[in-house]
Amino acid sequence: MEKSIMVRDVSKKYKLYSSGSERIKDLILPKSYGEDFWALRNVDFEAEKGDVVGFVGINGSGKSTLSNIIAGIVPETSGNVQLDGQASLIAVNSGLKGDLTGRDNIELKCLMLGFSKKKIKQIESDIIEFAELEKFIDQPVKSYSSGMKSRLGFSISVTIDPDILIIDEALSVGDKAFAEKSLEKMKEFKEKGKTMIFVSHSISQMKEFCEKILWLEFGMVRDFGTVDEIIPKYQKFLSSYKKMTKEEKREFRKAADNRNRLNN
Ligand SMILES: Nc1ncnc2c1ncn2[C@@H]1O[C@H](COP(=O)(O)OP(=O)(O)OP(=O)(O)O)[C@@H](O)[C@H]1O
Repeated sequence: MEKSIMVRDVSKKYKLYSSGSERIKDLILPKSYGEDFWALRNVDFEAEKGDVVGFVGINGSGKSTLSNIIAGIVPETSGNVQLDGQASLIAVNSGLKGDLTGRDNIELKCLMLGFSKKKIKQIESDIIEFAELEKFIDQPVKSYSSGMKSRLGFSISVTIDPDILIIDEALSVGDKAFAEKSLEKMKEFKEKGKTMIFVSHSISQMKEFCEKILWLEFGMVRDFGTVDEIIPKYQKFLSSYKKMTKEEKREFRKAADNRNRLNN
């Protein structure tokens, strides 16, 4: 099988600051300020061409960070990512410039991907139509509702026809009719044999759509396998996690953070 996404030993460190002044001191003084926080630790993961992989995990487990790293939007701290082809990320607000109009955002994104002016003119009307933004397309994006921004982002990303499509919770914003239309579009992509990553808290969407699941927990891979194998385990974990008291959840997180500090 042809590999489409290869994530090798990827870690991502953020700095956490207790105040704005600590952040500034860290920038300008030689001494290091703030606390290191590892959003991802030693993540290994591969997708074959045509795989549809769902990322699951409780809040803060690193799903968006990994999606952004694969899409090339956020740099990894260590490790590396290799892709076979062009990836495009769909996320709420991702990559849209608020001061520009919807139409200018379409042009900008397409120019950055190396499309000619002629090609952009050809696909522009498809993007606007799919996004249902006809009247608003020449208004600045900062005046759009979150649903409108998400529709525009989704429409650009699917119309430019990338090899790898990464969808991060984009369907959770906006109305049901658009979410259904988007799911249809994603099914078309799946039929065309594109590689896709799908980040969602909706287990039913995961089951409907994905073949494989990567389960992240506090920045580490807890499990990876087929939907049938991983989803029942994840659901079992979720129901016991939800029953934990606040204190137990804190302890659970603390134990992971300690492992995190020891491992790095
Ligand atoms: N720019 C940043 N600076 C500092 N910490 C960050 C930054 N971005 C993410 N984090 C932290 O990294 C961790 C992983 O975040 P991420 O958004 O990837 O998780 P997630 O699994 O997508 O969460 P959710 O399901 O809530 O969207 C979180 O603890 C988050 O607070």
